[in-house]
Amino acid sequence: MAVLISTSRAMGHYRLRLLAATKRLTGGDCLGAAADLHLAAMTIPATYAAIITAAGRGTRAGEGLPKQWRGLAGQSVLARSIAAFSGFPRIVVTLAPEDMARGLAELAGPVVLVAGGATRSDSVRAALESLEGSGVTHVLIHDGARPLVSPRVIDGVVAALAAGAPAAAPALPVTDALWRAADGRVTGTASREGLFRAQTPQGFALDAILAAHRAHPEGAADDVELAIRAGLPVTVTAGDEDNLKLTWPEDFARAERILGDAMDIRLGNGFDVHAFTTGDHVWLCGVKIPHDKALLGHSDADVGMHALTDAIYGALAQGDIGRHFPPSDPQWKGAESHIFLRHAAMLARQMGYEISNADVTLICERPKVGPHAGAMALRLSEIVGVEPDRVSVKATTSERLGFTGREEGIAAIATVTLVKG
Ligand SMILES: Nc1ccn([C@@H]2O[C@H](COP(=O)(O)OP(=O)(O)OP(=O)(O)O)[C@@H](O)[C@H]2O)c(=O)n1
Ligand SMILES: C[C@](O)(CO)[C@H](O)COP(=O)(O)O
Repeated sequence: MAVLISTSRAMGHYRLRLLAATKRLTGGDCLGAAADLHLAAMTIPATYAAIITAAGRGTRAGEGLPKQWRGLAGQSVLARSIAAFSGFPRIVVTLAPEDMARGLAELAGPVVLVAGGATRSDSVRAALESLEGSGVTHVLIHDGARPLVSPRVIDGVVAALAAGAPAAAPALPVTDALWRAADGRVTGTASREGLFRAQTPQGFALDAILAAHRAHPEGAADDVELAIRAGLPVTVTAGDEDNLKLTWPEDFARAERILGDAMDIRLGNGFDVHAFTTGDHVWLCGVKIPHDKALLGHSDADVGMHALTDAIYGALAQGDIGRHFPPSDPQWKGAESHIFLRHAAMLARQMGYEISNADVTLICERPKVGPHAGAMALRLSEIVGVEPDRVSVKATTSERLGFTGREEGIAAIATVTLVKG
């Protein structure tokens, strides 16, 4: 299925600013010497198209939105990847069927959306097939999860194709020593001679790469691998250390650093109170403590967890628990409060922040918190996904003064630090 957003676009002028060093790669071997391509300026031919793959689920990147939809210095990852190819006359984006509505709403510009498949190869094949018979002669296939691709890297691939290569792709030579290891121990070494780290965009003559995909429906990690299986010679062009693929949660922080974002530190505070009612236990910071009363609330009334949740929302300037989980909504009646805290922590990550530390103070005469404080800090650290030594839970009485002193309820205050960059 192809969803056409728009067909009108001005033909972009695309300047080659580099002297691209190229090498020819066949069947994994690097052959031939570097050849400088001296190209002063060039327009992307009207028969070239870019395919941006974005139908994956980003499972390795952690909880939250699939990585291509997350924000990176104020713009979504996918929007950045697409923008890098804005000089191309035609851009096809593969999306998971369930992401189509988001794609239509969020992706600006003249892009065609194509439903991807179960694997990257399936998605690419669907995009290639959508271009069959369209007059497109060459495609550059790029991971939507590589938003920092530079014009220099794209130029290198285009230049190699324009010079007649049927296939070309950027890569970086392996510079570190290579080891084998098992169970945390080095068991041997391997030669790095002739090894390269593959990047995208990978460029091809459309007919050749479509035939390679059809001949190898079993798929592969990337399109160069399929091209090689089909016997196509592949030219290696200059890769770039900054052209990282966002794969793991920490890759986002690295990408933000590369984008030059200054470090952003945010503090948030939260305060909550719950009244006592009849019962035989209370939930405090995720730990069930036997008591001669219970805390009254719409949810499980975990006052400490609520204060911490609000501290995170506060640091993000994203309101409070009530905004995200309205007490008027019956589905949150009796809800376990870790649902709220997890949501706040996930929102922080989606907005590019790490939780640096959190500090919760419970204010009550009874139950005695001290014996449980360690378990509480551990539970909170598990829920927000930080090391236990970054979370503190402590308690104080109010010297028998006020509502906490009269044992009418428990209050909690929390402070959190969020760091981006
Ligand atoms: N069925 C798929 C799987 C992946 N991709 C895209 O291919 C690129 C590279 O794949 P990868 O980093 O493996 O992405 P995911 O499959 O999303 O990640 P993970 O394996 O962690 O789930 C990503 O832009 C991804 O969206 C795709 O279009 N269709
Ligand atoms: C295509 C690719 O980005 C080349 O490096 C890579 O093979 C795809 O990602 P994965 O992490 O191997 O799934």
